[in-house]
Amino acid sequence: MSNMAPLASKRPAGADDAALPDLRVQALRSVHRAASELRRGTPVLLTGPEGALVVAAAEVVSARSLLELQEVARATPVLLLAPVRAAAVLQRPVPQGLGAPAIGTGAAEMGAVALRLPPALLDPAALKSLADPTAERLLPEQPERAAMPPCALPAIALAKLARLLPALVVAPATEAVARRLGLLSVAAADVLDYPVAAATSLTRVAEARVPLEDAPEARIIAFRAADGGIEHLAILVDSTVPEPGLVPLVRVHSECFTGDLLGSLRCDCGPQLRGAIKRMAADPAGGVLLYLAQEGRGIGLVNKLRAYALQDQGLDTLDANRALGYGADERNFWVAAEMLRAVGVGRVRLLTNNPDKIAGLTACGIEVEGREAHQFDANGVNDGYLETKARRFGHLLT
Ligand SMILES: Nc1nc2c(ncn2[C@@H]2O[C@H](COP(=O)(O)OP(=O)(O)OP(=O)(O)O)[C@@H](O)[C@H]2O)c(=O)[nH]1
Ligand SMILES: [Zn+2]
Repeated sequence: MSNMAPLASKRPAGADDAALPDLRVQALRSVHRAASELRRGTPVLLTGPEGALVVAAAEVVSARSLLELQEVARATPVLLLAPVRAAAVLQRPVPQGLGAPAIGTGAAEMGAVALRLPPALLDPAALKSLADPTAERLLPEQPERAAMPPCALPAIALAKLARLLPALVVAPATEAVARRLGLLSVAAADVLDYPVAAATSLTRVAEARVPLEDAPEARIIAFRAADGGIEHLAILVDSTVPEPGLVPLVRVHSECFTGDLLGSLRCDCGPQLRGAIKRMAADPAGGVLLYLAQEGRGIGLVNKLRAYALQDQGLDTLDANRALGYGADERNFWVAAEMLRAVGVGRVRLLTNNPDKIAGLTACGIEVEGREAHQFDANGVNDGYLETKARRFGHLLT
């Protein structure tokens, strides 16, 4: 499984689709299709060197799809969960290293645990309850651990790409039966390569002048990946960016429907978004705001709402993500780096308090010449959220 392959075959964003090797486009499409199938509750087949695994998402699988999955299965299905969710279901302490204060993403947050699924638990309502910490605990039987099947990590990764809870009913599968039933098949390696492969396939698809209240010269450029996923946007706050010899201000902003559009007080995204535009418009070097379709630090809006429900029960923003089975931060900064390169920006002054963004962009080949703090006062509701970002994500305070 090569995470490095997309780097070796990296190409500048902006080239046309025809320039992409067909195999890479096919891989992206098959992952995107598989994620859509999972969202519909349909089983899909994951293939890897250790064998094939039929998988269905626990939060949406129907009784009919479970029967289909069992027809393809060569053994009794098991439930795959992320370690923190598995610990909660098993009512055991969180595995070492996963509950401790820790920064950002990382290997400690990877992993999967398999649980036995006796007949009473192989049922849509019980599976939803096993998958979702915000759902009522409706378990006719206490689950126990089972042996790990092949392709467990790619299965969890595929559920995350589908923005579903990383909880899957899985079983080793017979490929011929899966083909006969018309189940979609996807290579495990393509799932693991997907985030970088999608980012490096970005193409500029539309561009327009959009005068903003705080930035009358702004232009918006839309980028689309070859998988057909949601577009990411680059907002050039000043039409002269990049001005030769000057290093522009750059803000990497992840979509926040609640904060950006509705003015939610739970976070600081709205003030950060508008504040960044204002600040860039006043800067002699201008600025680029990247608006990434990576809602909820990459877990999606639905899971962010679930995380908010858990925060109302006392968890902080980081532990709420983990309770759902996600990492603290699931974003991919390749997208940002590719868009910056496409608009001719290789060196930036980054508007952020988050050290992971600096490290992430640098690792993707962008020179971060300086960091400028981008902090707004707490509003009486988001105080705990801001405090957690400083204490547990290592956010810089000045
Ligand atoms: N999962 C989750 N995401 C959240 C929560 N609150 C806000 N977000 C998301 O966090 C993202 C905003 O993060 P950023 O503005 O990039 O902030 P940051 O990583 O703290 O870094 P800087 O603002 O650059 O210092 C958006 O996608 C929000 O939807 C939360 O409680 N849980
Ligand atoms: Zn927000």
